[in-house]
Amino acid sequence: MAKMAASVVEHGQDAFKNLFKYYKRRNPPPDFSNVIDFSKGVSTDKVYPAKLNFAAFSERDARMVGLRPVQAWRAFGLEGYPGFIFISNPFLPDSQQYWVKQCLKVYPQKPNVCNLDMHMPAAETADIWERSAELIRKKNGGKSEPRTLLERLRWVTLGYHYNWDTKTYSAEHHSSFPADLSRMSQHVAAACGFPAFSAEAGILNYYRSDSSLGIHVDESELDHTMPLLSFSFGQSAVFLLGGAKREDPATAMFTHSGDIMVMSGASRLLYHAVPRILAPPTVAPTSPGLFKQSHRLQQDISEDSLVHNIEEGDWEVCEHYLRTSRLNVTVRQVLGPGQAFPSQTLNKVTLSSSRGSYHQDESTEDVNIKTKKMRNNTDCSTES
Ligand SMILES: O=C(O)CCC(=O)C(=O)O
Ligand SMILES: [Fe+2]
Repeated sequence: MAKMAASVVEHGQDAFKNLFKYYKRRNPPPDFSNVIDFSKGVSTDKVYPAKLNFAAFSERDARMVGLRPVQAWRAFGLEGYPGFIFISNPFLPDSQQYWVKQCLKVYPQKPNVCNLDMHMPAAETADIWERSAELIRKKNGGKSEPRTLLERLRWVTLGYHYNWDTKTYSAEHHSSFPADLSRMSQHVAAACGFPAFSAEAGILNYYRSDSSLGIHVDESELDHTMPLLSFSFGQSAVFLLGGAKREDPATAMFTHSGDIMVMSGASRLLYHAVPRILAPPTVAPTSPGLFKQSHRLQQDISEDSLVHNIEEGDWEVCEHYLRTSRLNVTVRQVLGPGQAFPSQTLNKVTLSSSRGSYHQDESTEDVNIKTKKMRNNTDCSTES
């Protein structure tokens, strides 16, 4: 294992699994020097500039969702992964804070679904933010302080709610997809050549400093011609991108706050994983620019802008939470144009194949048996 850093692309049946374990390891810590860092631009011969559609939407439309004009984005491709596009933080200064606040305060609200619903009465998960905000503000970092509901949040689903047991989506289990996130996703997809993309399902992952996400492929969507979009906020992480088979070797890259990954075309169904969050005390690149003194949006905000300044008190909670956490939002189109869900029986038989319950580790403290059972199916995500 010690040799891993010298040759990141290990071959052999357990290549991906070994790489996952290597970057997850705490003691001794891994060597991060071979992890691709797109914030440094074309830093290796595996990285090349990606072509975007500059005319996909106007500068004003971009600003309305907190994005820079497409011409200003730094987008990259990765040798050997056609259809994979990495956009290095295209957000306007400070506008990430709006999206962070949405992920922590707004999207966990009902009727959206979260991990806490699996083992708590609905009345208790109806107001996660309200029950947590004051307590988080008062925290002073002591280890014995009980964790708030917000700190126990692991995932939230939006739109067509992903069913972790059957690994399917269904027409019956659906709530309206947030308009702001839908608009932002459409813009990103259009810039990457998918103007018809429609945001229909979202999975939000809430990572603490010791969380990881096991090796998996996102194939439950019925339409794979549309891209999968992934937005990261907060602490940086190591992301592993593998091949079409679980055993294929993987490439390690950092994701920093504000980064967007687009998995499309031949890369839409590649295996991937998040072995490590780089929250303190790990000595590794941090996410610059997120924890500025001022959280006021620097650009003029027009009245119809979706992204607006957030209240000081709200940001205080978000900032506290993000000191040791990472948020990831994946946005998916589930159905192709004119496509409908097959009947339920057919749906189960044809789709429950290999996605697996890959989602993150949860400390035993807040796992009930049902959730734990689900997670026991995971590959690497339950290993420590
Ligand atoms: O957290 C990430 O970067 C990846 C999330 C992911 O792969 C998923 O939700 O399917
Ligand atoms: Fe995924």
